[in-house]
Amino acid sequence: MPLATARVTTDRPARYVKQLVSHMGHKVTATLASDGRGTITVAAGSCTLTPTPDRLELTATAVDAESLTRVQDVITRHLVRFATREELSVEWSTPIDGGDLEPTAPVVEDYLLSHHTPTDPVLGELAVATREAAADAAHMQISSDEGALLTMLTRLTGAGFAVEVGVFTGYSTLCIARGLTDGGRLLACDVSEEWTAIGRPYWERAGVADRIDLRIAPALETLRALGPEPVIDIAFIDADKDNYPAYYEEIVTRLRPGGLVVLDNVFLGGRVLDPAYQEDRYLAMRHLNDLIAADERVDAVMLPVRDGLTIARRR
Ligand SMILES: C[S@@+](CC[C@H](N)C(=O)[O-])C[C@H]1O[C@@H](n2cnc3c(N)ncnc32)[C@H](O)[C@@H]1O
Repeated sequence: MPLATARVTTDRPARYVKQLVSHMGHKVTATLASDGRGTITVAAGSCTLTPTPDRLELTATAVDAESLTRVQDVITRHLVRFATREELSVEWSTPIDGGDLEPTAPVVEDYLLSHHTPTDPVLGELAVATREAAADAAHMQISSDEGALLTMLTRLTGAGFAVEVGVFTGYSTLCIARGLTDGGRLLACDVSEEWTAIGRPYWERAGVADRIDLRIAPALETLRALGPEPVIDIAFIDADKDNYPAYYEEIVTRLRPGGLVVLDNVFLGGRVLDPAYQEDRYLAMRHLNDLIAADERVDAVMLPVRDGLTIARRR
């Protein structure tokens, strides 16, 4: 489904959303959420209107390019009409399909991959072993630049206790375990004996196996069995997407002040931007991305690393 976005500079964004929803609600479906966000659905498609402190952000989507133009036109016309005290400029982006988004061009990816500290041989061999043993699933493994970032973040936080949700064959596990302080522990959660067994020999060879406490069980059970105290220094979430909001909640309440929670795949291949994708995983990720951005317990930043990486630091 094509979608287009626009940023409208104004100091009255929330007011325009209310006006549009109220006016257009007489003829079409228009809703106002508790956070001030509006959604207007016309025959041709729909548009979400998000007020921010200094602008109004619009995302329009429709079944085809022609319908998208109609949605853009109707929203633009109404906005301009309601702006009696200022001249609004509504410039729409070129339409794209949410499923086709590429956060980084391949050439940039190659350049990034060749400019982090060289990966050590054990990690490289684990990547090869993963491709051989789990060819169809090997894409689940994080990339070497993400691995380097995880080790760095673990070191920067001086982490003595880390949590990982989604081990697979243990590449990210190894990267986090390496960054822990001496005597540090990593609680590593996964449901697969088979995949995690591939990683164990590499953890041994890297000399970090004694730091890793692997729990084969649904991660929510493992997290909920932790006490309520804020003991986590760093956590990495990279498992089943529908459960991301629940993982985030269980972890954020147990993060020590200054601790980090890192979430992978927050773009979901770009589909998280495209309201056409309505399956549970997209709804869960969209909801969580909005929630984290507004969560007063953390400071958060979303980075275009691979499939999108959010880092949230507990205040
Ligand atoms: C994307 S992979 C993790 C990749 C890993 N971080 C790496 O770098 O190789 C997702 C993992 O989550 C695990 N998983 C899926 N559902 C889970 C659940 N409910 N609890 C724990 N782990 C789960 C899968 O078994 C899979 O190994």
